[in-house]
Amino acid sequence: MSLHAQRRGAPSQPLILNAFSMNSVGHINHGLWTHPRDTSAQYNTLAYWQDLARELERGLFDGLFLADIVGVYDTYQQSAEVTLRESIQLPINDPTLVVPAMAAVTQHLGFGVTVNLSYEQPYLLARRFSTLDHLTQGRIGWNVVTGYLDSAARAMGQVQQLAHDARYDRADEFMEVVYKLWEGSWQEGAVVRDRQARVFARPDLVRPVRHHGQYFQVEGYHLSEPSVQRTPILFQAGSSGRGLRFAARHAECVFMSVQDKAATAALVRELRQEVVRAGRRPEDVKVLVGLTPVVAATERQAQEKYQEYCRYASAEAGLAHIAATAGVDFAQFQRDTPLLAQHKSNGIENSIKRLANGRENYTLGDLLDELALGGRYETVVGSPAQIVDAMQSWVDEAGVDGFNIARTVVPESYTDFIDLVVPELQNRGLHKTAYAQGSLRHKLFGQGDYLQRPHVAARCRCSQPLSAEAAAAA
Ligand SMILES: Cc1cc2nc3c(=O)[nH]c(=O)nc-3n(C[C@H](O)[C@H](O)[C@H](O)COP(=O)(O)O)c2cc1C
Repeated sequence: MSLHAQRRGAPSQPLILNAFSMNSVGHINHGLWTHPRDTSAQYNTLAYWQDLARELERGLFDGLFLADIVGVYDTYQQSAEVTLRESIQLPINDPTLVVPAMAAVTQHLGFGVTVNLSYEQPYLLARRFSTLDHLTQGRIGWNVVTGYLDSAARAMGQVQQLAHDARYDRADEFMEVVYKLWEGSWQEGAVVRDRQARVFARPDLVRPVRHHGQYFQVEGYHLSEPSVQRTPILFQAGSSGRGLRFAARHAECVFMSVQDKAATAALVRELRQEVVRAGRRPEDVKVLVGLTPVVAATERQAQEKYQEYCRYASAEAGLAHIAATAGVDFAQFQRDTPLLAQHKSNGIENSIKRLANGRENYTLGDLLDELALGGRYETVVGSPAQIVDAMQSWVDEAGVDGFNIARTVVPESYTDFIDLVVPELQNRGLHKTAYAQGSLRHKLFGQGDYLQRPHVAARCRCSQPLSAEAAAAA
């Protein structure tokens, strides 16, 4: 029986629940920063992030998933004008830097932070994540992305990005290097902190990494001592064929963005097949989808709230965002222009196909109508029971393991979710009633703090001490 079929017939088990946000004013549902109760313009203060983290922990969220973007959305009207006016993920601050502030006021909440590795060096990024894992005591995750904006490449001194699949080839090698650093440089027991013997770390248990590959040359010790999880829990969000192969090799949680449950189910099946091909078990990877709930005590009140939110939303900003992800300037089209005939770009493969979702005559007008709330993650409007019914149907029909809950009006959309939806989820056995102990990885998978074999990272862990000669030579 497939895992999906097993899940369908299985008794309820807790879902993975992340809040989905970004270190910026606008994220997915654009325009809502103009709502009088929205506080997202305070994204550049510690209080904003600390209040959010406390609130999410009150709702027993597994984590806060922070998206990020390097580069700007300048495809629409071939300029950044709408992006700047509407604050479409610009300005944007570094997502890793707000994590320690949130960790300081919480005990259990995890943090999935997006870092685009195309403009990073593995040696330094490995240290940054180790530092975050230390400071959060094992609550850090990395959403590994390769980027899709030429504006980022130009800002980093390149003419354009690497081609789509080459970005993933470089990313594969990047991961190999960071695994060697996190898992292979400092052996278990290397840090003894023995004041009497004047030994902080045993030289025979620490070794430099030597990597000579196509994209990276690295010789050196990992700068950080081993942290709780060593390798942060790995998220990934690419969905092309090459992206799925990358996810199957590395990811522990995959974030998908497909509107339709049947299409998601097919993608989940494809991913799990790739996971098996990569020598792992299908259940080694959890799948998350984005969802935008608008909830109130009754369906009628929820509809009123939705209508009120829509008055502040910006469909044009949503379109400018999608234009950059798809690599197509939608401003050149009329409402009745069919979108499927547009050229394949070097951005996110298949994105227009995903928008069309099987509709041959899908037009720009259709897309604009779907952007009523400024964004395109499935919007569910209703009472707590209706929201949970919708979530349950994603689990049953698409075989997903959890959700990234997108924000609308901040923080009230999270507060509403926690006050109204969380109790309903708990009543149905779909949400925990207390946090488990341990690292983020242990909380999500229940198999300890470290990545386990057959994951490729676990194979980089070393167990043999260096010989005296090798230690001296190192
Ligand atoms: C649901 C979802 C979320 C994503 N979030 C980010 C993000 O925060 N930052 C980013 O640079 N790319 C993000 N991406 C882009 C992917 O990581 C990837 O670079 C892009 O989808 C191109 O790869 P693909 O053709 O394999 O899909 C996201 C993609 C999806 C589907």
